[in-house]
Amino acid sequence: MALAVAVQLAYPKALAYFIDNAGKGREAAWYGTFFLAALAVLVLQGFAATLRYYLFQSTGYMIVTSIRRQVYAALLRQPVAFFDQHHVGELTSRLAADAEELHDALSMGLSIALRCLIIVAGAAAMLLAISPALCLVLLCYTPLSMLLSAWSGKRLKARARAIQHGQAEAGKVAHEYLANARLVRAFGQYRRAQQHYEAATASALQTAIASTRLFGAVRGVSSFLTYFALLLTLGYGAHLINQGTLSIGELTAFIIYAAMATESAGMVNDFWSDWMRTVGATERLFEMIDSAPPPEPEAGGAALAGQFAFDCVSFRYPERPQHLALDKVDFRVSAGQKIALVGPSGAGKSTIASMLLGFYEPEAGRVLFDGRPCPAHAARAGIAIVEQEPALFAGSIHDNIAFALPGRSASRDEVAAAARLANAHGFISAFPHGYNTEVGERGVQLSGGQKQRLTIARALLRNPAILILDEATSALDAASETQVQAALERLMEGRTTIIIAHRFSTIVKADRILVMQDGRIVQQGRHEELIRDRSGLYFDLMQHQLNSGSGLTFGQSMREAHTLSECQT
Ligand SMILES: Nc1ncnc2c1ncn2[C@@H]1O[C@H](COP(=O)(O)OP(=O)(O)OP(=O)(O)O)[C@@H](O)[C@H]1O
Repeated sequence: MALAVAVQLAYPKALAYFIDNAGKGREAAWYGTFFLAALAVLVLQGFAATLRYYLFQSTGYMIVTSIRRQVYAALLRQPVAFFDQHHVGELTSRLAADAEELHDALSMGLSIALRCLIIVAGAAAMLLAISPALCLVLLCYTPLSMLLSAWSGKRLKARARAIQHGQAEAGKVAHEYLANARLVRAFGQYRRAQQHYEAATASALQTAIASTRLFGAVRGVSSFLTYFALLLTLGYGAHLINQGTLSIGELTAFIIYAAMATESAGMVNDFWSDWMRTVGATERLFEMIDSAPPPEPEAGGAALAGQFAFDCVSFRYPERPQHLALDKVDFRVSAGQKIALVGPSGAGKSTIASMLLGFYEPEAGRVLFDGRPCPAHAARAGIAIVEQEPALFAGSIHDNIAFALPGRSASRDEVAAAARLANAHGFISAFPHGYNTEVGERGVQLSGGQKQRLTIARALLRNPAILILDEATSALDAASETQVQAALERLMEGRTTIIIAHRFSTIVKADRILVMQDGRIVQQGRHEELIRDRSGLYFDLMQHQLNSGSGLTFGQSMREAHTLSECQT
């Protein structure tokens, strides 16, 4: 940069030298030498400019990639409650658009601004050397220009923040509808999705236009000031030539230096506005990095024996502080026990699972593992969860099952062994690419039963002491159901299991049933004990389940209705 700028600064001086000498009848050799010297300097400048561009751009890319990685890592470290408050679409938009904004400012913007600053300094020195008197004219211009940039910078920064926020909001909406593209198609909601996105982008667009208006006005005023200063210089310069204190070549050089200095100062000014905009736009990124908790230690720690307890645990979700999601929940589970959690919707069953996984901190009470408190990350190493809606990544079947093991990659044999136990090996082998078959985003290329068996295989590979099972409510066809049930039985063997149970058969087989209502455990015991209390919630729930047959296949309903009526009598 310094080299390119030095050459640029030498041009007007060389031009003045040429103008003042060319008129003096020089020989051809003088012109030849001048031309060759100028050519060499031009080549040097071209080389320097190429190098400058490469260094700034590539450094910009490296910095932005590094910031993106830091933001992503910070997002992954955020507590689960953070994701209750922030939409994934918003976060991905920040990761992409906000970071990109930074790249533009850091690469070309910073390069141009630094170059211009050096030019301003160099040109100022040359101007002073040529004519200090003429410099006085330019002196009036500088403070005005600085005032303008300070005034506009603050405003542009605030607007940039609003624009990025608007874009993140629009990102949310786009993510929502694109992630549910099938639902949008199925319900013919294309127009609504379109309108919603248009409305979400409208605020960012309006702020961007207002910001552009301000930016344009600032540029216009700044450009006027620059050229007005130049005009004054020209007039006063002509006066000095008439007095004989300045040559024509010197005035030419002075004007070029003045143009260089004022144009460069204008560009520094523009950069400052851009920089303020960028700072506004990217503030959230750095807040995210700064607010992230330190990384958790790699999974590991003492192996769990499988015993755990909720010791008078109370909890509220940060988003709903007025509502107690768990109210003095107190129970103990011995190693190897199967516990069924039942209760109406919103009773707090999933919240129990989240607390066990250490996703949230209790407001009061403790969650104990093997009789003592255990850091969440260490406890999680001994827990596996099979969710109601099978969660899969858009990768191969192998990768989805191997996801169970952090810190090491599972071998083909290990994955196949888990898949065999989960009744999944058969259908996987029938695919042309076997374990390398891509499952599509969230597993769209697989059936419901296949997805469930993959998540069971994943949990089996993890080999946890404690298993959390969120039983699927959607009924599969009888053949698929039998295979999934058999896989689950195998998975539960010898492990402490807590099941958010919806199926009658699961509930009656449990070693203990915890009946929940409004965040409290209102009844607990085995099925035969609980069903005797006709005024209890459990009896109600069972009756309701029997009448609606929810979560049961037809065959099961009939069998289980029979079992229940036997119990009732
Ligand atoms: N992330 C959250 N933020 C705020 N409130 C929540 C959150 N998750 C759940 N809740 C609230 O906490 C209460 C308990 O919810 P929870 O999901 O544990 O119920 P549940 O018994 O699992 O219900 P379901 O059987 O319908 O899944 C409900 O009132 C629910 O609205």
